[in-house]
Amino acid sequence: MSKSIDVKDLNIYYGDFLAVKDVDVFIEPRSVTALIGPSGCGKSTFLRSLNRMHEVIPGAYCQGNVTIDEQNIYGKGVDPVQVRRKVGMVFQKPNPFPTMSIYENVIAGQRLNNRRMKKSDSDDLVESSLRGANLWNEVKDRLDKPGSGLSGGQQQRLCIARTIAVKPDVVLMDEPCSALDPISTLAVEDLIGELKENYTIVIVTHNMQQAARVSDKTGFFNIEGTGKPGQLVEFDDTTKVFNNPTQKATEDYISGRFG
Ligand SMILES: Nc1ncnc2c1ncn2[C@@H]1O[C@H](COP(=O)(O)OP(=O)(O)OP(=O)(O)O)[C@@H](O)[C@H]1O
Repeated sequence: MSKSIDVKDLNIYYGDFLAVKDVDVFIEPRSVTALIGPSGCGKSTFLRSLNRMHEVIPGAYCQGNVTIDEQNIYGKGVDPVQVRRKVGMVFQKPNPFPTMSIYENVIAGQRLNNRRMKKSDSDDLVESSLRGANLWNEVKDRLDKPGSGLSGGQQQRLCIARTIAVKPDVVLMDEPCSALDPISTLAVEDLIGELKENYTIVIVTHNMQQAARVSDKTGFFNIEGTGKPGQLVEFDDTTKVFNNPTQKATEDYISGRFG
């Protein structure tokens, strides 16, 4: 559980188009890192490169190294499916499997991995994952009901429970609260704070207050102009990035002067 992520000389392409250039960053275990920056600067692209989801798009590929748990996930012979098991992802829109019950949603990852489990073990896993996602008390009496019957915020926490049920080292989140109301957003933000005790978390957010509230480190991505690659121009403690950034572009973005 909870591993560092060491990114070296990472270039990320969509076919001929270099979308993100020369990223070098070290992300510590048991930390929350927020990625911020203007639209189109490559935050989501970079996030997806951390679990090899990027290359699912035809023609998309990466050059460089991403080392998680002493393994370069882009090394020869590395199985992307294994990587995605260790590096889970939560998306913008909650996406529980609509026809599955809450219970089945939580263990869907285990089923996909062909893990056979005793009923008592899967009961334990469902409970611990839902507790880990701060959802157990709200759903424990209706585990056999469809996941799609929950509120948006509950659905997102169900997706987080499903992600942590496979016991990943890293959890990636791409704007996990943008489809949620303020109360649900707070519930997910609280949860992020708790999850970092066990996981390394990287979150893309457009919400500056959210980045300031939940993260230990902040990375600011920027882009020089249309068609140019995005770059990680500043990465530091969140308090430093928000109060005393090194780059003028970071300050301008954070103070709302562009983006
Ligand atoms: N599937 C794709 N095929 C080709 N180019 C893409 C694809 N997805 C994204 N891009 C391009 O890659 C660049 C980075 O996009 P990305 O979505 O990573 O930015 P972002 O910072 O996450 O933006 P936003 O904040 O708007 O979500 C953009 O120029 C975008 O047009």
